[in-house]
Amino acid sequence: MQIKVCGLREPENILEVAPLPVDWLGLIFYANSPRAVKPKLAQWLEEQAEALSGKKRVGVFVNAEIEEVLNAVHDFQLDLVQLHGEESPEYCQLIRNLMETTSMRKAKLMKAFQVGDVFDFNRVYPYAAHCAYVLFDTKGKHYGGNGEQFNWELLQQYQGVTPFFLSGGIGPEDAAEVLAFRHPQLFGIDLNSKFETAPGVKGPGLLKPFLETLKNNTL
Ligand SMILES: O=C(O)c1ccccc1NCC(=O)[C@H](O)[C@H](O)COP(=O)(O)O
Repeated sequence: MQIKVCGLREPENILEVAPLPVDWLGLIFYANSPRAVKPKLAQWLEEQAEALSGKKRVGVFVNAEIEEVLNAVHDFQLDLVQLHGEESPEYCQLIRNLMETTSMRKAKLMKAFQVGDVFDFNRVYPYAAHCAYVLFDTKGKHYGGNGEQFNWELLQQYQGVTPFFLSGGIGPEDAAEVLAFRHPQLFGIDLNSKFETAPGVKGPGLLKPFLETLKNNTL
């Protein structure tokens, strides 16, 4: 199972999280988030290439201008662009075409969906042609980072072919619940605010036992 830790912001904290069995490091490019990265982090990341090797980088955007996304992909050497607002399939298609037809750095796309008490999974399928992954998060007051779970059983209605990350309020006490969850397209989980000791700062002491339990119980 793939593990994404989202909302990393502080250099020292990134160096604490990177040695853990985490596959994806999430950086937030949304100014209204308490987890938003600062532009100067790009230079620091470049200097840490060795320490961070093997870790894929995800950039999280909310209804951003396409130019902003493309610049961040280049500057922060992103592998995946997570679109967490109301971005349309056409928006995704445009970004993908730009990446494929020019010499700019190529990143895959992931569309995030906010799931409430009910959810129409037909909304997801038009993105399949452009997005490598989808992410199911909880509908809440904020675009993301609400720290609340939705009813994961709703995902049994998802019949798409695009693999997904399970997200939204997963916390240190939820390893057993994650392990019990089954879906043919489950690709990974996304961890964020419940593993924080301060906004944008993840606690290695919270992550380690959780990741250990997952590792020891995953086939
Ligand atoms: O985390 C944020 O502050 C955030 C703000 C705006 C858009 C997206 C954001 N986070 C994106 C993520 O992928 C989070 O991990 C996801 O929303 C789950 O967060 P949480 O409920 O805190 O586990």
